[in-house]
Formats: sequence, structure tokens, C-alpha cells
Amino acid sequence: MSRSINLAVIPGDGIGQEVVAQGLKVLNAVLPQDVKLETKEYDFGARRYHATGETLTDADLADLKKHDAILLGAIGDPSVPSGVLERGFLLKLRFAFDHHVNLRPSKLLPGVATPLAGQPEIDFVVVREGTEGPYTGNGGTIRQGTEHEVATEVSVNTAFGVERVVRDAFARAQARPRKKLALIHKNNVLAFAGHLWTNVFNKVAAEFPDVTTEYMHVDAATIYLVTQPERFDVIVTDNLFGDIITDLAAAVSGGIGVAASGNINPARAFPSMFEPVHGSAPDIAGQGKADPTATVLSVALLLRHLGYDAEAARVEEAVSTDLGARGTTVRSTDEIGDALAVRVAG
Ligand SMILES: NC(=O)C1=CN([C@@H]2O[C@H](COP(=O)(O)OP(=O)(O)OC[C@H]3O[C@@H](n4cnc5c(N)ncnc54)[C@H](O)[C@@H]3O)[C@@H](O)[C@H]2O)C=CC1
Ligand SMILES: CC(C)CC(=O)C(=O)O
Ligand SMILES: [Mg+2]
Repeated sequence: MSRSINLAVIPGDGIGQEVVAQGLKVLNAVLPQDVKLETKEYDFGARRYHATGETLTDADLADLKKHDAILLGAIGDPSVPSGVLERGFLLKLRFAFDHHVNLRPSKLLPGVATPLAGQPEIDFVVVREGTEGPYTGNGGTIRQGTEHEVATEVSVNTAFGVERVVRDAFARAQARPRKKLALIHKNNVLAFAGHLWTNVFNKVAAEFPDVTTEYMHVDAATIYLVTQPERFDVIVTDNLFGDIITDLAAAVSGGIGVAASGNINPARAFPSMFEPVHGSAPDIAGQGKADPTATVLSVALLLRHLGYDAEAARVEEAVSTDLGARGTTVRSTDEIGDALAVRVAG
């Protein structure tokens, strides 16, 4: 029986262009011959914005929806005012496709450098809520540009939205050997949102008696992510805290160049989107310096989401071997992509 993957490809801005090319290289190399990979590339990001003034239209969303999954590089460019593409494209797409589970695994692989002392056993996954919190665009300003300006950015937390992501995190924790789940928030200060999260978390916990739970404030969590990262198994948190702690998690477990993510719609009503945790890195764009590993690992998440478990494992194994062998050798974006493609094919 022949199988097919209909993939939307959005290289985006800056290093997004460079790393997505490597992700596709590896995807093509790992797929069995009977799987037909069809890709459609989209020019979203700064190019589209400068040419048309558009970020993401309803027609674009309808077109993207026809795919099995989306592979994204990164969006955001210094030539476009900050927030226009991030809000107008990236968050709009995550919200429109109800990507409420933003999955961000962190694993320190053997032989990979970490700024932490020794080689701690880091292997946890952050389940970041992806459609609510302070990222909903529910803010405003008055007296803009004056010395009396007042700006707000309201964090939206619904019982429905919190419960579904908390349930997802409990289920993930239950399926892992250590069965531990930490809720990270700031309920000592953010009394309303924090208490909603805590109450829902405690309510759902009663249904998962075999999962060990803990709560920690986000500021303390940043300490433990550095001093005791091995303590974490699964973390659930809101959109903003999850954004921040996953950059930190990346930094301690091999660097931002190896941190993968999936924006998942668990009900599969919309295509899920896979992308590196990092952004468009304008400081190194066009220089062949970007590490494509995060994108390649995001391809592994994509494969697993589509049911290609063996192929996903091959990609992860290739990355693990390659990272272990890298040492201090500096290779270009292309060279890393080529090496990974050879490893998954062989
Ligand atoms: N999902 C997305 O599309 C995201 C987009 N952004 C956007 O990207 C732009 C740049 O944002 P920044 O805050 O600078 O974050 P960034 O993640 O692009 O870069 C932060 C630092 O990490 C380095 N870095 C990032 N990816 C790397 C890779 N693959 N290999 C080696 N080094 C890498 C960069 O050189 C830079 O020093 C902004 O417009 C921002 O809004 C930021 C984060 C996520
Ligand atoms: C640019 C933001 C909207 C996205 C981001 O930083 C992230 O999802 O990690
Ligand atoms: Mg981020």
C-alpha cells in the first residue's frame, strides 16, 4: 500500500530558510520509497509582507489546512516592525489551527556540551499552553506616545483551555517511566490566573494517582532548571512562562540550535506545525552558521505525529550519534544537514 505525506513548508525569515532546507533533506532521506512526499512551499514572512503588506490571510489558512502537517523555520525580520510578523503570522496561525499543546522536549545527549557542571541527566518535556495567556493580543494602550501612556497586555486563561492542556500533560507524564509532572506558574502574585491553573491541576491530579506532582513558582523554576535539571520529567505551564523557560531549557541541554518543538492540535482537526524553538537569528543569517539540528529534531516530532515511529527514531538516533561525534569540529549548516541525511539513509 502506498502512503503519502502532504507537507506545507514555510522556511520563513533569516536562518529559517537555511535550516528548513536541511530538515527537508533529512526527511527525504529517511522516508521509505513507498511514501510519497508532496511539499508545497509558502513565502510567508518578511518577503510576503514587503511584497503585499499581508501576513496570513483567510485564503492562506484554507490552503494550509489541506496539509497533513506544517514544517516551519522561523518568522521575524529586522526590516519589519517587531511583532507584526510574530503576531500577524505566527501566533495567528497557532491560534487559528488551535495548536494548544506546544510540545518542547529537552534531552542532554551523551557527549553534548552543557554550561552546567558535570553531565547532568536532563530528559524532560515542557507542555506549554499555546493558544492563551498574555499572547492572545488582548491588550491595549491609552495616551500612546505621551508620558502618561498606560499599556496593558491581558493574560487570558479559560477553564476549558487550561484543563485540556493540563490533561494532556498528565497523560504524557503517566506514559513516561518517572511519571512526574510539575506545574510552573506564579500563583503567589498572579492570583486569578494562577489559582485557576492550580485548581484545575489539582482537580485533574486526582484522576492520575500514579503521577507524582509538584508546583513551583516560575522564578524558582529557573533556579532548578540550572541547578537540578534532572528533577524534571514533564512540566506544564502557560504560554509566556513556557516560552521563556524553554529557551533556558535549550541552553542547558545542548543549546538553542538543538531544541525542537511541535505545535500540536491533538484532535487533528487542523494540521500540527513543527518548528525549532529558536527564531530567525538575524545576527547569523546567511552565513551558514545556523545549527539545523533543532529543525531536524522537529522533523522527527513531525514523523512521530504522523505515525512514522521507526523513521522518527532513526532521525533521533542519527542526531544523537552526530552530536556525540561533533566534538569541537565546526561545520556549516549544509554540512550538518548532509551528515544527518547520510546517517539516516545508511
Ligand atoms: N518561532 C519563531 O518563528 C520565532 C521567531 N522569533 C523571532 O526571531 C527574531 C530573532 O529573535 P531573537 O530574540 O534574536 O531569538 P533567536 O532565537 O532568533 O536568536 C537568539 C540567539 O540564538 C542564536 N541562535 C538561534 N538559532 C540558532 C541556531 N539554529 N544555531 C545557532 N545559533 C542560533 C542566535 O544567533 C542568537 O544569538 C525576532 O524577530 C523574533 O521575534 C523568535 C523566537 C521564535
Ligand atoms: C516570536 C514568539 C511569538 C514565539 C516564540 O518565541 C516561541 O514560540 O518560542
Ligand atoms: Mg521563544
